[in-house]
Amino acid sequence: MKSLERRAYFDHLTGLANRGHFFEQCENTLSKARTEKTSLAVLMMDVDHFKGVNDAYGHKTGDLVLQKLAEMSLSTLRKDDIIARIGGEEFAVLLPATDQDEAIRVAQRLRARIEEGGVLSIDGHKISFTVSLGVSYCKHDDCSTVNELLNAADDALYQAKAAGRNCVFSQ
Ligand SMILES: Nc1nc2c(ncn2[C@@H]2O[C@H](COP(=O)(O)OP(=O)(O)OP(=O)(O)O)[C@@H](O)[C@H]2O)c(=O)[nH]1
Repeated sequence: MKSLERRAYFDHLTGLANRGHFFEQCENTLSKARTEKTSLAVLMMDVDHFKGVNDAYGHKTGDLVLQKLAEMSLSTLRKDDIIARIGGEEFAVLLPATDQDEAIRVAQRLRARIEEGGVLSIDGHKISFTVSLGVSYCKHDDCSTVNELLNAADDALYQAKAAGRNCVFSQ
């Protein structure tokens, strides 16, 4: 793939899919879910108190946190799951053919893995980070739009933040 083409689909910092590419994948997966009568789920994941990391250690260190988070998430997810960086410190995961219980399990696994391994050692400082996650889910016959699915995951993420962070909420 040419570099211009890569930039159109992938986030330059983490190498994950970018927002546009993620939406496209969600649309395709939603159509497929309708045809094949399967369900799908979306996770929204956001770094907790990330502004504090930037303020205390600088933007470059914040970038290293995002890169480490991307690597850890990729190695925790299943091969058909699609993870994207959709905003500054916000990530989204598309889970094709996944029901609600399984989606919550995947989100809990991600949260626990990051709580356990989300540590960077920089200039003698140990920097730990955690994430909050929101889960939304729909069956082939009750999915309206991708936006609705993502908004529901966002609402659940908001609840996870309000509940104290480093946790998973489902819509
Ligand atoms: N290093 C770095 N920081 C970024 C990037 N994009 C956004 N940010 C920072 O991410 C931070 C987001 O802060 P907030 O939205 O206040 O959220 P938070 O501190 O993570 O708090 P909660 O989400 O409520 O737990 C801001 O400081 C942004 O400057 C980026 O690409 N690199």
